[in-house]
Amino acid sequence: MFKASIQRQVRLGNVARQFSTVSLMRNSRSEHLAILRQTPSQPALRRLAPRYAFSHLYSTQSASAQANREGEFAPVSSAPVTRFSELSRLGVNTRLIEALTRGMGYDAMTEVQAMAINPALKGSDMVAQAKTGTGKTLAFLVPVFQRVLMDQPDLADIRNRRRSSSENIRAIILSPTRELAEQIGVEARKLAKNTGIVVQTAVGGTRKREALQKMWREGCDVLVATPGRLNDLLSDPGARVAAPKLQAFVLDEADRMLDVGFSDEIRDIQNSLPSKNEVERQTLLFSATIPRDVVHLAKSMVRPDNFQFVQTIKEDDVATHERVPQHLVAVQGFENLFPTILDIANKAMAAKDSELPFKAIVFFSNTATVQFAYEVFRQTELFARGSGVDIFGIHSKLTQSQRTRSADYFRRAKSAVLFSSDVTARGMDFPNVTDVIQVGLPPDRDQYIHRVGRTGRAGNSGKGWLILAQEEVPEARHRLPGLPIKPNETIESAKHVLGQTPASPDVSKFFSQLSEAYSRTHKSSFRAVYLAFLGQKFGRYYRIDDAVNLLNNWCLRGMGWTEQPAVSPKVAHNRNLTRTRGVRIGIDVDEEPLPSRFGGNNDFPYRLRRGDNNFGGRDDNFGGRGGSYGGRSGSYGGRSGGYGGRSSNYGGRNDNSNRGRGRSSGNSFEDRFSSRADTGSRGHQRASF
Ligand SMILES: Nc1ncnc2c1ncn2[C@@H]1O[C@H](COP(=O)(O)OP(=O)(O)OP(=O)(O)O)[C@@H](O)[C@H]1O
Repeated sequence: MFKASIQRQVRLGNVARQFSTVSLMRNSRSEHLAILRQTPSQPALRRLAPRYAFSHLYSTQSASAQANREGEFAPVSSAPVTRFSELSRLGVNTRLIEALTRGMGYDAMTEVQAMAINPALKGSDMVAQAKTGTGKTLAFLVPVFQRVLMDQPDLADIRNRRRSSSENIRAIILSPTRELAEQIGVEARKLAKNTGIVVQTAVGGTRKREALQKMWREGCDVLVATPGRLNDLLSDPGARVAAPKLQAFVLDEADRMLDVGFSDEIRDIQNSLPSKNEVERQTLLFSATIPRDVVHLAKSMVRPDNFQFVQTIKEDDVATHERVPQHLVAVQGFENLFPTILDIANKAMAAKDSELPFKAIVFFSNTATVQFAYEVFRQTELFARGSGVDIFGIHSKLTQSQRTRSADYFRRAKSAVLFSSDVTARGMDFPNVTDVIQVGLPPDRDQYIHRVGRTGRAGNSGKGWLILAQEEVPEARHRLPGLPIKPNETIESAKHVLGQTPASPDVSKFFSQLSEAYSRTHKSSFRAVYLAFLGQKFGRYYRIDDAVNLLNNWCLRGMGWTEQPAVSPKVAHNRNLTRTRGVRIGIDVDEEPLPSRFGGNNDFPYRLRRGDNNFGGRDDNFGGRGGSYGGRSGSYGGRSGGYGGRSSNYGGRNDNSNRGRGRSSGNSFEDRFSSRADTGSRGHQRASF
């Protein structure tokens, strides 16, 4: 044991030395490259922290002391800081340290925090990639707040809070969804609590005027916003919102922010900000996934001669947590999808050994199915009012106040199910989510990873479920390589063939409860589901004919409809469905009123708007993204080609392997991080199921 301890100390000493080397990389480009060539291997640096833990990873002092004894490296202060209480060594203001340690109760930094905060405090731009739920928010908030305080030291005093102005914002943090922006805002306000820094949030879907009046009244030093609203504010002279001395610019979920859906807005925002030549600002990009195809965009954001790539995901590591077992349940047909959800929930609720009460997010890839599922499940016994399990729905077609309410209630609920589109897939930190259930093909590997990441956060355990029709499995294998997804055969409702195989009492109960619920749900809800499924992204291994067949069986066999929903001639023409077998072309006349129940508040806002064919069904709050699948899917081929050069900013892998891309590897900007940044489809990895 003693020997092991010594070995550990030595190792940590080496790690600390490497960290200090890395932190030197703020020099000129040539010095930077020279250092890069000397930088020791990356694996040791990655050992800076344990694989993933919030426990104290090692004592900085002991590492430094050990290193000093060995005379290996110079000053004690060059060792990285890994506890929040020690941040004063890097000059961090004591008010911030107090907020972190006393107010928020944090002690040891997580791996990404230790690796990002140290260099970011020295002013480096940064692209950082770490698994979901590992504390990236604080990893950027701490350096941003410190930078604001360095720029305006008087803001350390809470009495100076009133001096801020909305026309002199010092830091901007952008997030792709409104809920995530609000969540970051809450965290940022906790950090600002003992200081004069004023944090404001500006998100779409809320009253612009009210938000502006608040900003004018209270001022704003740090603004957390969604791109659309920020752009709107910056381009409106009457809004009196400006950032002429901007010190820090952060993109959370950076890969999404650099994706096509936001690129125009981000470009416009950047054009409204002061030139980097005139006002030196720090740019920080954070995400759990950084595919290759956003690398050139990231390049335009950071200073090539002064940036760090921080990555805590090991090269051959899975991008999801080891602690989250991921089950694939292949169902007989779409009519088995909902019974399988009930079955999984029922088992989880009955489990005696679980530490936490059942709390699940059920993800669908379109809003129509979220609404339909909510309508149906709320009528089942398991989730009925008074059952002890609350049920909520959230998607982008709700009003912002309904979205906020669903998110808040779910956050506070002990045992609950949230039916959700991808508006909550990224970044949302709902406490104690025990299960993430994904129904149907996830749009891509990254989205799968982010969704799974809603469980197993901050050291908790969790379970991931992927429920697919058998026909979808080959496509899922193609889309989800290299992830620890294992087939699960234990869910009886998945295998039951309606009217053919005998069913256990439980399975019969699930099917009959759902059948009852379907019959009480308005037909237009399922019609919207039908159209949305036909509008999803198909692939080489899953074609539209498969979907039509599965959907027709769902409504004819599973719901007892006499004919499948009609697809209007216009939509059929636009979508090239006129010759697809099983598609009924026509117009359904629907005289019943649309349902008006959502969240029990009689104001469910979902309406199919005129001309809204519900195709392009992705609902992740990204305006103008409806048609972006094509663009994105086009990049799969490129991404699956594998990895280019391996030289990384943390050195050690400049092996010129240049696989699959025909690009030269070396010390170019891209090589320094992009070769390691690919979490997308991995050509050399296979699916595990
Ligand atoms: N040093 C720490 N010690 C203990 N808990 C922490 C620490 N840092 C963050 N947390 C907690 O971990 C949880 C996840 O943090 P956060 O939301 O920042 O993760 P993330 O990496 O941004 O996740 P995602 O990739 O999903 O956006 C939060 O509940 C946060 O309070």
